[in-house]
Amino acid sequence: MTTQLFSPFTIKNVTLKNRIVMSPMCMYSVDTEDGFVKPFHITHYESRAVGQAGLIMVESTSVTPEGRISPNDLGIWDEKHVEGLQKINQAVHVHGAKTAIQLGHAGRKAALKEEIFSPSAIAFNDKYQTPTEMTEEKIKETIHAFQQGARRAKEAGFDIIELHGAHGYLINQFLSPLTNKRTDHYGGSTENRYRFLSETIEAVKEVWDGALFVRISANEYDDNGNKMDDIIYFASEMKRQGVDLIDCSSGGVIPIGINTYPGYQVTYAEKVRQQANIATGAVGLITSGLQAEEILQNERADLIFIARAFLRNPYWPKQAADELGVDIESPVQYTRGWRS
Ligand SMILES: Cc1cc2nc3c(=O)[nH]c(=O)nc-3n(C[C@H](O)[C@H](O)[C@H](O)COP(=O)(O)O)c2cc1C
Repeated sequence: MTTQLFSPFTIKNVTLKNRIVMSPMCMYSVDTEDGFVKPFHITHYESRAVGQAGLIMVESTSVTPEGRISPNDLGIWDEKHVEGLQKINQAVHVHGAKTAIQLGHAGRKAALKEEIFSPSAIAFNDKYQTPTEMTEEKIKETIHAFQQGARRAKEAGFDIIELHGAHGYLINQFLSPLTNKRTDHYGGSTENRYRFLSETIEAVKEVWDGALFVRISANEYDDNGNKMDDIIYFASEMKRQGVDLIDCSSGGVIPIGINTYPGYQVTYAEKVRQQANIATGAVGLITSGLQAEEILQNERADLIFIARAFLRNPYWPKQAADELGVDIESPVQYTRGWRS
């Protein structure tokens, strides 16, 4: 059987050896609150590259200190962060995987002691601080921080950049009518709510000509939140601006639990792919090779993002290959175990 899951995928100037992406996952492992890469990060990402993921995406990495989700997040707001991130790239590339980094800013979902910012001064819930409404100057400064983060990501050797526009973090706070109550040209209409992301993409493109992904929350699970029509508008605009792939997640905008089940977000990747005619990534309770193969063969998405299953098994691609009954290349050191 010729599998899609283990077929290469070229996006812009990058060819991935298969369709398996290690989904971004915060590891909260910076114990010194300075954003620096620790030995744990290198081991963690390199292990999944040994396990034959085609693309390793480094966790949400903050473009400003006040944009960290927690004090233990990785940072990319300083030139000094580049060296540690380079080490992750070197370690991962040795095993034939490509690398990506997710650039993030938590906005009102920053669990920090310092002042936090959002498009509107509405707290996420009573456990979070009330953010300060961003001035136009603060907005420009933050877009510049995303640009500088992208420039440093390039210096660190990443193959792909993903902007974190999902899960109710800053970019998503601008996109969503639930969190963006502004009356200036960054709020109100769908077009205006898209402006912050649009300007961020343009700023990033000035320093980055590689492949660019954006993760979005395609369902906000609230009648007053973004609808599929809004999502298709955002996706079509991103395509027009040269974004290469939309990574379709959901939720996190407001504090409600969501009903999850195998493949619970796949229909979003499918709709965005069909209606905005752009490559998509599917994520969310995809745990088996057969499930991943179904999604790809039925042209519902182009890449499969695996998160928690990779925390259980760094060799998840081997497990998926066994389920599909195919042989895949093994890490040279492990051939006797994988081929016997
Ligand atoms: C420990 C952990 C940390 C996560 N951190 C991030 C993150 O930094 N950025 C992000 O976009 N999603 C993050 N996620 C969400 C995952 O990338 C993924 O979308 C979600 O877990 C659903 O996929 P799964 O069912 O394969 O785990 C995180 C998930 C987990 C379990």
